[in-house]
Amino acid sequence: LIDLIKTCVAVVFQLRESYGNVYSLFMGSKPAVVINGFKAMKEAIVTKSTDFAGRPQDLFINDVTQRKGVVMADFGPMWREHRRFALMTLRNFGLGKKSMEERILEEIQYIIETLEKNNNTVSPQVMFHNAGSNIICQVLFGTRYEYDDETIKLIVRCFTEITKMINSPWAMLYDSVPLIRHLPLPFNKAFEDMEIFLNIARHLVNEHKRTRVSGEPRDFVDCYLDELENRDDDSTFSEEQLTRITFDLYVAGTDTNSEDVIFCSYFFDPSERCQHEIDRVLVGKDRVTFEDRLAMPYTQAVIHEIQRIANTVPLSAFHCTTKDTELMGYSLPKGTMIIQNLNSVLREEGQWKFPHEFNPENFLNEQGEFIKPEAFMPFSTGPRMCLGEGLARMELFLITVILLRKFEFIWPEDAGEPDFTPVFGVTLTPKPYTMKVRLRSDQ
Ligand code: HEM
Repeated sequence: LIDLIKTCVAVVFQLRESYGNVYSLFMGSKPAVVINGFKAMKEAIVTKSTDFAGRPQDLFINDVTQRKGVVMADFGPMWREHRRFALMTLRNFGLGKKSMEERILEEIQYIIETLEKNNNTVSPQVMFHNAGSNIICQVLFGTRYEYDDETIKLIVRCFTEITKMINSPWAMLYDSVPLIRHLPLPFNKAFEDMEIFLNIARHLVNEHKRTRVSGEPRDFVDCYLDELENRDDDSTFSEEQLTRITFDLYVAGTDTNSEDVIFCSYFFDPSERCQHEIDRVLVGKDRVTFEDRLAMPYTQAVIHEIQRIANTVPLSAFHCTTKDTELMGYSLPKGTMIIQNLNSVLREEGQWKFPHEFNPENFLNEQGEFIKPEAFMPFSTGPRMCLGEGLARMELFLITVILLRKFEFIWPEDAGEPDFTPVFGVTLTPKPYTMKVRLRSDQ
């Protein structure tokens, strides 16, 4: 399966060499147009933004998500209202007394405890996956789970299996041969897993309904219930939509988390230079804040460069044209499936000083100040751009700085060369690996 997906992604990348920045291909039986390079991406996703802001509605994933939530919802009032609400709520002021930053800092304490306990080796992927999952659970449900909690294990199992199935040949078969959709075939597992997740979410929502105080939200679910109270009956807000949006935010917020990728970078040289910068800026301070990033241009550049190279969501989420439109002189009818090749922009010659190598200088000007080129779009761009960018940025910065300040991460001598071959899913992640960890001697 991984080989099949890997081949598809590789083919999308290579076809650009032969066919240019805009070309079409068939995904199973469905035609799609692939957009490559900054110029074409900007014309489509930014300049003609709403023309390209739909989502395909006739895929396996749409039946699994029932065209609800926000990620796969089509361009229209339901998507627009929920996107606006989620963005507002994820900004600090929407989440009650405890700020987003505090929620992240609390979870980092658990990471530190785990690292101190295991004062030897650690599997960054497992640990950071759990931490990412807990941060989003804190935001959504105001609760965190022990790393071996049965509920969290069940949630993770469900969504891992759903994403696996969405990327499998079974999904392609489901899309191409409608007649088989009611047969008892393996793709039904994704519908069952979705139901299990929704039942957990329904249970948590009911608990919130029992314990909430109207107008004093503790978390995302409370904010949504407040909103529901104030809306008319014909609004797009509903309890069903609440459970769907929690699924979307949970999946989008956990699977894309690239903290683990940061650890790959420790084999590149800059971690020591980051540590010097961090030590200098934080001298005499107990606590790191997100604000401190403004005084850490090099660390910021390293984090951004890791994201550029790691490129965790290489083909974004599929878009769809909302009306007949044009791109770079080609006519595209309404309903055309659109694939954004983000990788082609993140490594495009002419956009980067060092497009093909890992080099934080890509984000530094001659004065050593942090700059963000327009072609930096791992979160995509335009009206459908990732709505968790703020949360992801904060997590990446705080986790990197706090851990680098306290620990050294060492590749075990007996483990051979690190294998950077990425594993393809909806996202790209490095192959599983373990590292040695020890407290920094000078801390
Ligand atoms: C490093 C971490 C992340 C990366 C690289 C990433 C990347 C992306 C990308 C490429 C898209 C598709 C945008 C498009 O279709 O044009 C997306 C969509 C989305 N992401 Fe993220 N994401 C990250 C973290 C998060 C987090 C933490 C959350 C949740 C809080 C989140 C929530 C969403 C949602 C809800 C959408 C759908 C937006 C819409 O359709 O309007 N993401 N993300």
